[in-house]
Amino acid sequence: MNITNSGCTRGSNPSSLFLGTQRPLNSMDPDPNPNPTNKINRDRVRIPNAIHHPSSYVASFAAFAMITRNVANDVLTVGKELRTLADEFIPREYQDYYLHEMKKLLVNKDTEFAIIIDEYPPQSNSPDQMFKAVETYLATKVNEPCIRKVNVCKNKETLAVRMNENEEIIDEFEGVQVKWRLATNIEPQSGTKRYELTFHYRHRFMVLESYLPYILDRSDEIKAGESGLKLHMIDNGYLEPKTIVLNNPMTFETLAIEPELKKSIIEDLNGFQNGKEYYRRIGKAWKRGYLIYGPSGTGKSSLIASMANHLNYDVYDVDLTEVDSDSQLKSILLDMPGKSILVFEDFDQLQNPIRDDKESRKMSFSRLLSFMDGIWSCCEEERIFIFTTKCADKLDPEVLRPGRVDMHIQMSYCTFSAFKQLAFNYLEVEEHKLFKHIKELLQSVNVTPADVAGELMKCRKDATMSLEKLVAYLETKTRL
Ligand SMILES: Nc1ncnc2c1ncn2[C@@H]1O[C@H](COP(=O)(O)OP(=O)(O)OP(=O)(O)O)[C@@H](O)[C@H]1O
Repeated sequence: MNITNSGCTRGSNPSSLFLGTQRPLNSMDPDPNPNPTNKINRDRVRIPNAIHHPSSYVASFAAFAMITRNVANDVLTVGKELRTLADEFIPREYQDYYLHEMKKLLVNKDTEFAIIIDEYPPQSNSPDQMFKAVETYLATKVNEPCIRKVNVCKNKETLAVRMNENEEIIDEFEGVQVKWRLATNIEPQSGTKRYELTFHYRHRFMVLESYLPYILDRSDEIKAGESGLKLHMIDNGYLEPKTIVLNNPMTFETLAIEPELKKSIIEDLNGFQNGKEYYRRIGKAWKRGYLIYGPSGTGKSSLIASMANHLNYDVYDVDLTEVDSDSQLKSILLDMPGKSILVFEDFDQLQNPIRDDKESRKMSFSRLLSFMDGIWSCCEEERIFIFTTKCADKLDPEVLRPGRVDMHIQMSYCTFSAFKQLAFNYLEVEEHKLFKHIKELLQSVNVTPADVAGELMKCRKDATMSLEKLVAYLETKTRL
């Protein structure tokens, strides 16, 4: 069965009902090879994807569902409404053909429906809202680690876990089974992605009216951090009751650092997380401190996000310049729940507070640590604290002694293995003829992973061109 979309434009809202086709669009010839003996017929409806706001989407689904319901009501009589619909959308010369095929579709109880959701709506450069919602929703359904891939370059706002092409996921909603398949789109934007949702035709109302709106709501919930991590801020010296979701999709899988360093950090975190009994036995508070140091752009914040995602802990960002008194700090520390990461960024700024009347009330770093030493035992358990700095050499070693700060992590300029991870993240390439030259260049210049990531993002659809740009950038650096 083929229904074409030619003539399906109506006023200023041409996409309120857009019937797709398995044959090229605008081809209005009747199917030369109809196959009436096929048990399963498949029909495809393209979701109206020029609409971006979720609520408009729901409205659009509702409108679409109403039209579909009207069509279905007419199955028995094949009457007025179907004819009206055809009058409105289909050029006169093709109406009989359309009505004939529509009738066949609606009475055939074995018909399968496929709804197509494209990554990019026609003539648009912004990803489709529904597509993003589906991606977020399906991420929670993909359990196999081997098909999990986190794409950091595409969209930093969401945890974009992708299925492999042609992979299928069966989902169940209100007792109805539906099937999702990821395909590559050939139109409207070649090479972009599309999801195909297939289900039995008798479930079309449930899918349009309940299942798809449910996915929109569900993806909002997922993004709002129902199970996600939160970033808590300190305002005026007190913990803000409101939190923002930590939408940093960085994980150890995508973090570009030396593999041995990565391994040792993960082992340390796992040891801490599973160490409840151990800490109890030795009579110490269940806490661990990390110092992360390195130049700007080497990935200190990315490492913190990876740690938070790995442990599934919320992050508390503590700006000590906002803390004016010991009692304020005490209440902040006591208010923070267990399973949390406290981050003191650029803490070296606190080393030598300026001694005027106002500043002298601010916390100095060593005072902070002594203060924390005394308060830990009354705090919630299972907490990590992280100090970051761009220059660790200025710090007093006494302040950073083991027991206070257990692990020192140096974030370095981009090495070749870090580059390979970035090339995989951003371009999905594991090997390339330019890699050898890039390796040599990286040995002679200091560039941060952030610099390399910035270059790789410039031309992400063409790996060779992107790597050539990186080579040119590195060569310029070597001449400086
Ligand atoms: N090691 C890394 N692995 C993967 N991506 C990285 C890495 N380092 C930097 N990036 C990329 O560069 C961006 C900036 O890095 P990030 O903010 O983590 O660096 P930073 O060391 O915390 O910088 P600053 O000291 O200025 O806060 C990140 O969002 C990420 O996209």
